[in-house]
Amino acid sequence: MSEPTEPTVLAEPTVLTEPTEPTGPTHPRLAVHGLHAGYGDAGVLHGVDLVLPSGRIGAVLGPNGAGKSTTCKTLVGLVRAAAGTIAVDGRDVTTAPTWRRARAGMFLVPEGRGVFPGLSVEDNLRLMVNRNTDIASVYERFPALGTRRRQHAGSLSGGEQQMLSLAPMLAEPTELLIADEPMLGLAPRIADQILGVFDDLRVRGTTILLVGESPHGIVDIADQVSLIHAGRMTWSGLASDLDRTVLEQAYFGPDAAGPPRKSVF
Ligand SMILES: Nc1ncnc2c1ncn2[C@@H]1O[C@H](COP(=O)(O)OP(=O)(O)OP(=O)(O)O)[C@@H](O)[C@H]1O
Repeated sequence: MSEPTEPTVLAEPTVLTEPTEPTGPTHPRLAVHGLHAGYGDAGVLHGVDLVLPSGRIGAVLGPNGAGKSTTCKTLVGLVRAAAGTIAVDGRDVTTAPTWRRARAGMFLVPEGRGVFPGLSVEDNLRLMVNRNTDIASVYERFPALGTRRRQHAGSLSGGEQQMLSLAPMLAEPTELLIADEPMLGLAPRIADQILGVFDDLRVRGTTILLVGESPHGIVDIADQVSLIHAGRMTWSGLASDLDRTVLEQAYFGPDAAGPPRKSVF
């Protein structure tokens, strides 16, 4: 993809409101305001805002180097927030250690799946899931993992590794799943299976943040979308309001209507 130019700010980030049911939760599951973070002196996030109500699937989309992975890592505490706030169900976790955020219900599937490549599928599962969890139920859901239980995780296909990385969620769903590039490199059939898992998890009460460069698949199941560029949200709104022009301008800048180029859409 060509180097993106500075994007037009297409709209003020919309603060998406809580569901209107009177019995709904008081606070959004995830509320991020003015988040700044980076590595050493290099600032990467310059005021990220994101509100994800309980039960929704949200997407954060943006080009290479926009700060998507840094956002994920800052949310779960792997990168320190230099300014701004992160709250889960109204509880401020901005400076909380990673284990406390995990206890608050946050679970990150990192880019690259986060499995132990030198360990067998079964050993990965034993490490990842609670010891009372029936691993057979994971194999039932993903038969491909069952037939490869003695194989090194590193020898699995990308899709099988993604299934393995989602196994703990399926066994014991947490309140908030953050998945960084979950669809990257997946064949269409496997991608559909993984999207099905996200749908299931939503039904089981998990709020989900899907982060990726390509909107393929992700926007089909997302309720809301935020577009990130150079460490800032340039557009946020309902997925149904996202059209091709908005996407192209967010990725390629105001001259998006120029000559044909390699497209991520
Ligand atoms: N550990 C690190 N140390 C220093 N700079 C980093 C580090 N990780 C990422 N960066 C820089 O931070 C910026 C944002 O990177 P980040 O990985 O968050 O982007 P991204 O949107 O996830 O892009 P990609 O899809 O390419 O991973 C980039 O300029 C990157 O080079």
